[in-house]
Amino acid sequence: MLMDTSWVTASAFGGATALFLAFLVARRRSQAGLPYPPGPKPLPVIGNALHISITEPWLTYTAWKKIYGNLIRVRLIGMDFIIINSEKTARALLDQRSTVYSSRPVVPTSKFYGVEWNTVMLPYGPELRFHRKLFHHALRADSSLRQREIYLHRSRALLLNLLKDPEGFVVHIKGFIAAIVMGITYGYEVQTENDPYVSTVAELVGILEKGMSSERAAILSAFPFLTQIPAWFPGAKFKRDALRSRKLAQEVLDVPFEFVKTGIAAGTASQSLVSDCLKQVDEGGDGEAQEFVIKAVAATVFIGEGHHTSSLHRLQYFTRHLTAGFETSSSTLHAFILAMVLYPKVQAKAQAEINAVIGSTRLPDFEDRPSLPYVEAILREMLRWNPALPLAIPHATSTEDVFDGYCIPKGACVMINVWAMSRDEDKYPNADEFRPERHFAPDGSLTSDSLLNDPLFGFGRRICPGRFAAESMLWAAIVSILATFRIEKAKGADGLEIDVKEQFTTGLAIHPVPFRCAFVCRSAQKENILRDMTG
Ligand code: HEM
Repeated sequence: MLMDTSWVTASAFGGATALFLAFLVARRRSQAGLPYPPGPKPLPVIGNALHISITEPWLTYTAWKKIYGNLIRVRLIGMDFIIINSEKTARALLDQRSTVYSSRPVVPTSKFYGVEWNTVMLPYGPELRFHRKLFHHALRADSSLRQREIYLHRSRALLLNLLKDPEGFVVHIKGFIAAIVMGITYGYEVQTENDPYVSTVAELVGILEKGMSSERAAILSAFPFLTQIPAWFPGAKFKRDALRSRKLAQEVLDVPFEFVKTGIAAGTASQSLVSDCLKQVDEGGDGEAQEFVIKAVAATVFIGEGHHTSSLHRLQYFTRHLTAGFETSSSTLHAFILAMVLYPKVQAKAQAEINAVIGSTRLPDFEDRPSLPYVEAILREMLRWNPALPLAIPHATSTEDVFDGYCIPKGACVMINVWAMSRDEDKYPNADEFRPERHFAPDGSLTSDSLLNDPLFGFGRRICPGRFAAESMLWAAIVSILATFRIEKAKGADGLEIDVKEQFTTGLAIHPVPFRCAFVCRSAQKENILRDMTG
């Protein structure tokens, strides 16, 4: 509870009044006299909240594509939402008019909880440009080439974990991503159990998930004085949580950063995003301010993950994406395992390709990648089949715009419906099916579509800066797993196969619903290679 019920009632009344006034204003046509994009008629105060699936809004928006088209306007909590359902429209707006479409919706509680520095939430401006410059420097394509050793090294560790404890595969996948993300960001080796940094991040995210809910944000925005009441005040747990969150956020910023600085001074630091960025510091500039940006950029990559859904999804959506690189990548790998269990013929075809190219006496590495087109097609297909962020991350307009005769209001929250794009039946017939063959041209070569340019990594000036790292680490993991294990349905105590369903969690970043499976080592030779690695 944010406060005693009387506070909440008063707040809710005030909030409702404000929303009603916002609704009256919103009913007007645009200043230019142009209509807004089509969409379902909003109800007073709550707008279209009741029309949208709470748990899977992308399905509602995809269904509306048939009725309203590729550009839809929705009203929610007193705000304009513009839904983009096609890649062509997204490119026309977010890529080609990026001066208008590169900001983010404001999250009023981010400062109160001490995470306003997170790149994902920054509005477009000089600070964001500086963050992006550092990201570009550390994560651009040729940096990802340098990091390949880390991806392979960590993939081998993942194989060993799967061999020793196949049941715990989800934990091992998360450990694999966490180790890579911490390795490329800080050159830090995550401890397999009870890593202090990972524990701090987990506690912080736990508070943020509750604290930055949309309902709480709406109340705190309507009554900002609530943020000033003392922490000891009865019912003010939210204030105590915020103080704790600010302390943890500071630790998340400082502790691993100081680890790198100490390593640099001692000459022991490995190459990492932070050590690279520190080399870029402008000696003549404000050193402290520059260091703060480096800390913020680094902490953005691995701040945590969220699991909750929200009735009014806009604000919690950001809590979920406070984590830039972690949840997206682990969700994608989890879905790969599911696809391999459900589509054994696809798995067998990939393994035949790997056998033919690599044989069985060694494990694959990046030099083999061009010779393994079917594995490449699996990578593309797993990102399409289960887009980890089905609504990407919302953009916001900085000025009013006119497109196709419609007015797009200033400050609108622009949602990219990646799900609709991945289910485009003209481009992907039987789109729900996992079929890597769809990524081959009739002459048998891979299509020219570039994964790095895929809608699932976003658009324009906010496109995912971690996409080079993501596609390389995911490739390293899937090719290593395919080369080593047959992934099968697990058997129950009665010896019968346990059924696995093609089901995903609802919520705004999607994961497969937990399922059991078996990892059977493909040969004694492979098992020996793995066991030799431990020795
Ligand atoms: C499968 C893996 C991944 C997927 C699907 C993914 C997807 C996305 C998407 C859709 C966005 C928003 C783009 C937009 O607003 O138009 C984004 C932003 C971002 N991603 Fe990723 N991402 C992945 C992995 C990573 C990794 C590994 C990192 C870092 C190492 C990373 C760092 C970031 C950052 C910092 C942003 C915020 C950029 C900004 O707001 O300007 N991502 N990502």
